[in-house]
Amino acid sequence: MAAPSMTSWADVADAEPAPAPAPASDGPARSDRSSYVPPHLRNRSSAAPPASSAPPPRAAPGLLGRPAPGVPGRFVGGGGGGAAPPPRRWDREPNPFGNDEPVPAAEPEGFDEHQNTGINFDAYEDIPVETSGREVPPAVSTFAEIDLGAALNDNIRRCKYVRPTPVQRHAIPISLAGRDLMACAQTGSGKTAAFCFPIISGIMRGPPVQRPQRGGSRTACPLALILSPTRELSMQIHEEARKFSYQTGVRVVVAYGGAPITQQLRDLERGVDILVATPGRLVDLLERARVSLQSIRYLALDEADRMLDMGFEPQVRRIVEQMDMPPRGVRQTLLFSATFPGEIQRMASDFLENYIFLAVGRVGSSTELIAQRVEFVHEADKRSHLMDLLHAQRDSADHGKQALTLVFVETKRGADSLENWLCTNGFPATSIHGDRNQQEREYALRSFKSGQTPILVATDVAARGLDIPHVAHVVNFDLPNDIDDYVHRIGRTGRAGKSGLATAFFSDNNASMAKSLADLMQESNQEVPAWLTRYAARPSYGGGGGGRNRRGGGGGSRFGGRDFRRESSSFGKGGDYGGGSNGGAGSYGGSSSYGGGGYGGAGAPSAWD
Ligand SMILES: Nc1ncnc2c1ncn2[C@@H]1O[C@H](COP(=O)(O)OP(=O)(O)OP(=O)(O)O)[C@@H](O)[C@H]1O
Repeated sequence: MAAPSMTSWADVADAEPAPAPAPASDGPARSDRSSYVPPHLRNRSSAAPPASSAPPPRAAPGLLGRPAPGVPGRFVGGGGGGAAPPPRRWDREPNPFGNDEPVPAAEPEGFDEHQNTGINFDAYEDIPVETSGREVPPAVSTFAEIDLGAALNDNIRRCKYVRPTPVQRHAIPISLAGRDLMACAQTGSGKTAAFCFPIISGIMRGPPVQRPQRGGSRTACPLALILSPTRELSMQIHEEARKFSYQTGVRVVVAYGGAPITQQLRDLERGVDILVATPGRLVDLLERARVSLQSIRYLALDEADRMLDMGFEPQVRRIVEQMDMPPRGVRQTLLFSATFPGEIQRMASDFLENYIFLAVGRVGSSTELIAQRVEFVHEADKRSHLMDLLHAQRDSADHGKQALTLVFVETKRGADSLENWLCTNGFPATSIHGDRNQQEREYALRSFKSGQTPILVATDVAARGLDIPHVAHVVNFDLPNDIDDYVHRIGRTGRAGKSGLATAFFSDNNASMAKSLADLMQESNQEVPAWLTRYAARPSYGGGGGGRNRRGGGGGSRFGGRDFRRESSSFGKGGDYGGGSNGGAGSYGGSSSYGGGGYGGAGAPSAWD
């Protein structure tokens, strides 16, 4: 990957002298705050125009991420000669990569990226992609084609990302063009970077704005807000975003419940450009007037369908619509998930303006990289069956080492009880669920990741977004009641082009899931056991459209893989929403591609209707 010749303005000589060192951590944070200079102001001369407190108008499509016209020097490159630039505030930033290695050089032609990154890009080559919306910006094939700025490019190299994943190829140019986006792409396909890169780049290069001092000087006014449903996922996004924004001058802060608020307040007072948060803690901070959303330019919802389902929707609406956040059309809104049921798409469209819908892969489906097995197990036999699986796994492993195995159960009590039983029977296990305190949850996750306790028993709190390397096996000890939850759970393995295994224990209690499970497995080219097909065909067991799933709701397409606007009256008339697909007519809309109607074209009957 060739580094773009242009250098990010945020990356070059900072005209301002470095502020005084930060006081000790228990010192008054106010003095920190007074020295905080937002990234877009860090390179300004004193003759800069007066700052505005109003949110800036949306950049015209095509302008974000590119040098602002008429602002020469914005991207002043190195060179220039003369004295060495003064130290920058972020020169002292702790290195989130945990090493002091120099930035890896751009990779030579013919470089074996699979060996380097562990991502199997061949697995993504034929992936169907569908976009709809007006004037969709073209996709890119390499990071070099998009000028994200030198500092961000360095971090992409430090992450060892050689090529953008398919969702990144499409979503990054769309976001850089200033467009709202609803993006669906399979689990483990790199959605986090797809929304973080444009946000970081946009903040580095966006128009200068001085954040208002609303509610007193202790109110933090971030420029971007990333909401996610769980504490652990927020922490993970924060860690990733810190890597991506290392030495860009963009400051990322995280706020989530269950952890002492004082430290988070201190972090906020030191200045924040991107706030990653769970909704509950954010509402708390807003009510205390310690955060104002007045300056928000970017709003991203990760696991957007979860954020807008019954549990979270009221809180999210409150944050987005009833506080001081600039309205849609003024801010830029990015929604990402691996699943996007039609009814949730409709609800989500309230937050979006003239948006582009992007579907990468068989949306709502699972990647073929995950081998799915389903076994009929009576409730009473589940434990011994699990024991057999774990023994077999251990026996086939190198030096009898247990591979990382994530076991999903329905209830918190069930998680505790299974954890105890496994430990008693010689299998080192830990658990994560909502009744454990935050310290215990974090400890459990660390202990699992490190392999100290290679079995993690979890409720759905660990189903979404968590990127744990080397999870070899996901066991659905209890199947969820919703097929989308199943997709997210099994997506904890088989990530970033790697293969994985998922085993589901199916009992009589799961009869209503039979059809959706059989269909999903078929969509993902998995072998469906004959007994499951027979179960699925029984009208009372899902053959008649039963089972709790939200996929049919209005999307009219199987697995919610299509833009719900296509089904609505305005869509398609006079080419309103345009759209395209790289998979040809058969990819999404054909009658045969995905078996029995596949995704269902516009107007085609869907199995989920
Ligand atoms: N361009 C890239 N090259 C190599 N690896 C990448 C690239 N982009 C992302 N990754 C890696 O892929 C893994 C999965 O990424 P990420 O967690 O963003 O997936 P996701 O699509 O958000 O998954 P989920 O739907 O489960 O939330 C991460 O380990 C990430 O570092």
